[in-house]
Amino acid sequence: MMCLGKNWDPDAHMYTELRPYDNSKPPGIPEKFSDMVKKAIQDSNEFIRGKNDSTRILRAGPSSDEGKVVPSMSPDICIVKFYTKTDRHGLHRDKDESEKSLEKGLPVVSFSIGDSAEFLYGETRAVGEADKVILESGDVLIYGGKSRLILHGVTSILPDTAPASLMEATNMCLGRLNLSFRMY
Ligand SMILES: O=C(O)CCC(=O)C(=O)O
Ligand SMILES: [Fe+2]
Repeated sequence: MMCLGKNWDPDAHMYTELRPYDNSKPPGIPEKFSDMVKKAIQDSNEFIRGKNDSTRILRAGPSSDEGKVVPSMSPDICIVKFYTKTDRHGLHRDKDESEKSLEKGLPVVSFSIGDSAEFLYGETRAVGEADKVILESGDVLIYGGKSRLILHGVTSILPDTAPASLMEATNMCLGRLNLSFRMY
């Protein structure tokens, strides 16, 4: 795991400005990445609006977000994880961001690259009751608004499912890369 923006300590469940192992500030989030996050949020709102009568969409977040289901945000944290074919990530909630960010339901925007993953999400810790989706390379998963504190996790990596074109172009290691952006 590595972080951009702020450093996340998974054991202490907190963010710090400096990384404890070298006392350095993590690299910043490249502007291109922030633009991709904002575009993904915009696209998701347009997608939802297209599927709904816009007068029935609930308000979420500050007034400038009126009519949007997913509030906009400017990410200041990116957690980068690499999964080998045997790695998992147990059911958890992303709840270490600021109270204000969580209250507003500012979304987590998560990009998947490489091998596909079986991703579970639900309201309870009962794995059998959770919903499941396969996240493929290039998928963007967004959870914000009322779903911001949803339980979620990765139960398996599907080996050798990364697109051949990606592997040829990038020469990336076999496995799955996940970049999840948030705003503290
Ligand atoms: O790898 C994923 O898709 C999930 C990552 C995640 O839940 C997290 O970084 O908090
Ligand atoms: Fe998470």
